[in-house]
Amino acid sequence: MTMQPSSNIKTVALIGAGAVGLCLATAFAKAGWQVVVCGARQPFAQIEETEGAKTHTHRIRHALTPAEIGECDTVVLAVKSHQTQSVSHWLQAFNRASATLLVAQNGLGQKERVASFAPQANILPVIVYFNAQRSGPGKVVLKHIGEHDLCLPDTATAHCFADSLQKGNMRVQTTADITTALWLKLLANITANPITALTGRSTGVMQDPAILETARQIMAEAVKVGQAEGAKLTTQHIENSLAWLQTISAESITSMLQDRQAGRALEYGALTGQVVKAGKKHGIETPLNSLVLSLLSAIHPISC
Ligand SMILES: NC(=O)C1=CN([C@@H]2O[C@H](COP(=O)(O)OP(=O)(O)OC[C@H]3O[C@@H](n4cnc5c(N)ncnc54)[C@H](OP(=O)(O)O)[C@@H]3O)[C@@H](O)[C@H]2O)C=CC1
Ligand SMILES: CC(C)(CO)C(=O)C(=O)O
Repeated sequence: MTMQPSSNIKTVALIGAGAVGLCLATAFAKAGWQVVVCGARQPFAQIEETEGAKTHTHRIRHALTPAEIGECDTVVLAVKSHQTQSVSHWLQAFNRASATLLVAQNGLGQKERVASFAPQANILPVIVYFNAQRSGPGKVVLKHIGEHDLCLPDTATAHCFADSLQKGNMRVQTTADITTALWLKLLANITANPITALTGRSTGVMQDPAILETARQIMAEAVKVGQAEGAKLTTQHIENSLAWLQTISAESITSMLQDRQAGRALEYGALTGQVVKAGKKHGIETPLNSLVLSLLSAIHPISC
């Protein structure tokens, strides 16, 4: 019997085996990649992804140290942005020009955050549009929202990964203007995430007329700041984002509300925090975002 040379099978390393990481790893596994999970705090033998009535399972391998990863040049980083420093030893293991790090984190500053640990690697932000919630170690429930699941920069390298993710049933778009795409997704995350986390309500809260108007005003501040930062945002994007948020099934739980319910630190520094910070830099007032930021930091003061 002839053995398949192992180099024909591509491997993706997953740093952050949570809601989003498990879904992206599943997509790579469906496209024929091997998955190695880096430093999981609660090990599991396989990923179980449930989408509607269907559950897909994929066996994975664990690496307890960077030395155990083996031959691999592709990484999905899906820890919360404020947890990036805590996985720096894994990122440093990929600090080479041949490695690509797909950074699946909401908010802004993906490249800068990761480049401080792996400056030589190719760092690609991945914008995530789906909703996901972990139901146990290695187990995740995926819900699609709108027309696309992921958005990557329009580069030759990114297209290779987009193809695999698409084979793995993700609906992927690419964009030549990643700055605008990141700010556009941010409009949803500086409203739905804090509003659900602060009220303790699922995304159905975004259908409340008074909440909708508040969200519109929070987004309006961010559009001005985003424009000053080079994003080609218009007021129409506000209405598009509000309409998109209405399409999320009402019982969905945002990533920030998941953290609030679990008593974990909240990811606001890379979201609302970035709007307030960039607003100060440009002399643009952001009173609503500053209010939201102060309320979130009163729940849990440490987040970057
Ligand atoms: N969930 C969603 O619907 C969406 C989330 N996003 C974004 O995706 C990113 C990831 O979020 P999400 O998947 O929800 O987050 P989760 O909290 O579900 O997953 C993060 C994972 O990282 C692990 N982790 C954190 N620190 C370490 C460490 N030092 N060593 C090993 N593992 C670690 C956590 O492990 P442990 O459980 O042990 O803490 C957890 O499994 C965020 O930026 C979020 O905003 C974007 C769109 C949708
Ligand atoms: C769009 C949304 C709200 C989907 O869950 C999200 O990005 C998040 O939960 O962080």
